[in-house]
Amino acid sequence: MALHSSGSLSDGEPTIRVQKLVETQLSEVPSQYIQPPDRRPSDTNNSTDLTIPVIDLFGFDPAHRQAVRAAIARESSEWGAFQVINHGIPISLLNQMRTAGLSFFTDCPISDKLAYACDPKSFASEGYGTQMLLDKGVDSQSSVLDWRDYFDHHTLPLSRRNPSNWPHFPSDYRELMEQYSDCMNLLAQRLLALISESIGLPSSWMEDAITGMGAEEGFYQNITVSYYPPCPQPDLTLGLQTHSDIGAITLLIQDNVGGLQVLSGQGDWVTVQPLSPDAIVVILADQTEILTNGKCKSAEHRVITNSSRARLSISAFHDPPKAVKISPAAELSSLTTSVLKFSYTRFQDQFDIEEKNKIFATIAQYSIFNSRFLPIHINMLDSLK
Ligand SMILES: O=C(O)CCC(=O)C(=O)O
Ligand SMILES: [Fe+2]
Repeated sequence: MALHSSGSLSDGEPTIRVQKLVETQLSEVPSQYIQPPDRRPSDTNNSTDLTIPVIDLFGFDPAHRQAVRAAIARESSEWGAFQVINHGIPISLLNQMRTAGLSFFTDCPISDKLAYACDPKSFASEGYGTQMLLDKGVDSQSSVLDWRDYFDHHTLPLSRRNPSNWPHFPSDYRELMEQYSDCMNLLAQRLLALISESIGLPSSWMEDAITGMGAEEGFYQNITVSYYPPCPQPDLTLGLQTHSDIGAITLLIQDNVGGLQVLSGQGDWVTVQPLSPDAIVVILADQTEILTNGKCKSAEHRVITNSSRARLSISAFHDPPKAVKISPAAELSSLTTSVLKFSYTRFQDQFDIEEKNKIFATIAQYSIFNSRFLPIHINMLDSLK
């Protein structure tokens, strides 16, 4: 069941934006946004003592490379998520992106925003939306809605990039997004080189494996600007439900509100503290866990809401092109165990929602049904360990 634009329940897709709902000054959230008890922030373990690690990249200075590699190796296996500083991306660009993203949500009339509405029926459609594709076949518990609106941009490869699909407001939005996309792409490449080295593989190994050796295309990159309006009942809701990212590596910036949480190895939810305006959050994703045969962890994360302040984040997802076959580095089987933990998957198949039952039956050992796009999270990686 989903919210209709009228706000009533229907079998249609949720088209009402959370920001619009909040404007009605509601004191209780509609039932579709209420999480089942075991998923509510108030009923899960929250740790106030832990923080996710911060890694100084020293501007990729070769003199510090060995120490940086060691830190990356440790935190990739322990957390699968960390913040980086001194990463080489100008802080002015990060600030301009936050300002432009926020301006679209707060200064643009709803009618202008709706001109960019994504198609809720089409998978990973570009544009302004509120709920990434809902699977009608799942149980009602799983179809709880996120307290979030977003704008998703198809940014790379260049053949997918069409800035005229992006907001025209503020006036520098499109140009900034192109610049930001290129900078994030470069940072993803540089981080993957460090990750490769940190597990004893040649620098280019991860990037080659993700993009398909020699492929001209490079990463599939999507950039999502997420806007989480204040919520009257933060204990009952989630801005974004628990999930791991489906691709290889996610680079994220946030404002100073806070709300992103990462699940620790001990099962506690740990808030990613807004550190400084130039910190970038690195979240390792499912394909990286597979490629490294489990040496790097795909971090489970979620977003909690609060009652007083809207929150903005910008995620740059770097995924394999659809036809690339992902399998663990053979070299790693001797380094870790005598057997590989995972066999292979083709990234393309994970997108084939209609066919998911067939996929689960035919892709040996590993498949994922990921809540970045779907409302429930079944992390097959966990069940295979
Ligand atoms: O808003 C955030 O901090 C997290 C966003 C996220 O996890 C996602 O879009 O996959
Ligand atoms: Fe995510």
